[in-house]
Amino acid sequence: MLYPIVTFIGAGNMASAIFKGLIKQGHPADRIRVSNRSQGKLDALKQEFPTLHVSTNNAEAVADADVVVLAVKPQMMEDMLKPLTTEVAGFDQKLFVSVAAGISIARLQSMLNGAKRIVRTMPNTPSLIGLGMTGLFAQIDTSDADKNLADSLMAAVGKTAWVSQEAEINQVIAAAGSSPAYFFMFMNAMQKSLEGMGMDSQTARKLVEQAAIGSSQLAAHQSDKTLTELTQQVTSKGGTTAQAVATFENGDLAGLVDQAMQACVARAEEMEKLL
Ligand SMILES: NC(=O)C1=CN([C@@H]2O[C@H](COP(=O)(O)OP(=O)(O)OC[C@H]3O[C@@H](n4cnc5c(N)ncnc54)[C@H](O)[C@@H]3O)[C@@H](O)[C@H]2O)C=CC1
Ligand SMILES: O=C(O)[C@@H]1CCC=N1
Repeated sequence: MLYPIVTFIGAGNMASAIFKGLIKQGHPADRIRVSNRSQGKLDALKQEFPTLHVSTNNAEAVADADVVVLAVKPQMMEDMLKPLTTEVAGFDQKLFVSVAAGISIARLQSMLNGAKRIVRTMPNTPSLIGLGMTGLFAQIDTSDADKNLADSLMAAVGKTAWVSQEAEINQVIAAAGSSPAYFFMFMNAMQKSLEGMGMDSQTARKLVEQAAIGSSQLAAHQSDKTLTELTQQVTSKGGTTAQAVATFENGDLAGLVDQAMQACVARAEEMEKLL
């Protein structure tokens, strides 16, 4: 099988999670190009993956790409793309996969000088270990071949879900793109609480980490049960869990989570207007 040449513009947290995940899954490093503004990250990548093509010159990095993954911060996107639309022959014919929050396909199309082959995605950093979750959207006239290619890249590093309305990508951000941060915060709060009770941090981290892995795996294995049912399985009447659950309910954990998700979506919508 001949793997497509994939260029990542931006070697930050998200891009690294995807291309390192792809390499782990067997995508040859010499069919991946990574460009970044600063050299430091590229030197480290070259050490880790000697056959990876790295460059600080975006035009050079995209020249022979089949797929260009746009992975700079949303605020940088326009300035990053502008020179490429004139410097790179046939640039607007390539397949673009954007991972940026808050930039619509229409906006990308205008930044890309009318390019038509665009898939908008919202991945997350667990892609690094093959456990990513990516939402994807493409306009109705996008070919199945392009959709399949974008899907196969993201499916190599996790699960994929296509949404039928572009607005739903902002819900994917709240549910998957941003949500690893929520889970880490929850775990961190548990760890800190244990440390406050006197436990050493290594043991506290191990307990919290393994309980989180076990719980998420159990939910995935027993997807026929609702999350409420799984909660009830743990909660003995008059027991310990019931006290913790009541504390969360009294503090309106669900309301707070809803507020956070709504704030996330609202910010994505605001960015779409600003950028
Ligand atoms: N971090 C995350 O969990 C997720 C991030 N995203 C999206 O991924 C994109 C990147 O975010 P992060 O990886 O978190 O940011 P980051 O700041 O870690 O990475 C961005 C990289 O782009 C490089 N860069 C900036 N301007 C450039 C230019 N003109 N040419 C080449 N490289 C340039 C920077 O040097 C940096 O290494 C954003 O659009 C964000 O919305 C999407 C899903 C999840
Ligand atoms: O915080 C952000 O804007 C990006 C998008 C999803 C995760 N990180």
